[in-house]
Amino acid sequence: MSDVIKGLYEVIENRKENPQEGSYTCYLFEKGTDKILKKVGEEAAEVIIAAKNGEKVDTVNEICDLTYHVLVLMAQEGISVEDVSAVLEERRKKIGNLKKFHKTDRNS
Ligand SMILES: N=c1c2ncn([C@@H]3O[C@H](COP(=O)(O)OP(=O)(O)OP(=O)(O)O)[C@@H](O)[C@H]3O)c2ncn1[C@@H]1O[C@H](COP(=O)(O)O)[C@@H](O)[C@H]1O
Repeated sequence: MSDVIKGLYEVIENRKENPQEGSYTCYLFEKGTDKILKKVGEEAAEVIIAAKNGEKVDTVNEICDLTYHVLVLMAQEGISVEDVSAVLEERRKKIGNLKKFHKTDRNS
């Protein structure tokens, strides 16, 4: 999954640097941050509705729409995939260790 996300982010960054006619990504960059934020909000709401309806295929599709729009937001804000991965990895280690600690604590 991370390779797909990295690849998509690279396409998005490329669209930012090399505007192309008919590109939806370029259209979002042209409109600016408020438009991108609005789309992130809309897509998040659509994920909630699809999941609430228990529609797995629809939910997966909405998660893809949300992921794409979050990646556009990241590119707009100068946040790389590596910036996010580093924080997630840090949390995985920290929270993993914390859980180990609590388990030992409970058992002692
Ligand atoms: N993953 C996506 C992706 N997901 C969703 N969308 C677009 O997001 C839009 C969301 O639909 P909506 O109905 O909510 O919005 P809309 O009515 O089309 O437009 P708005 O005025 O509401 O913004 C659709 O136009 C989708 O095509 C995407 N557009 C592009 N990509 C990826 O980005 C790459 C580059 O795309 P272009 O920039 O279009 O060349 C593509 O190859 C894809 O890999």
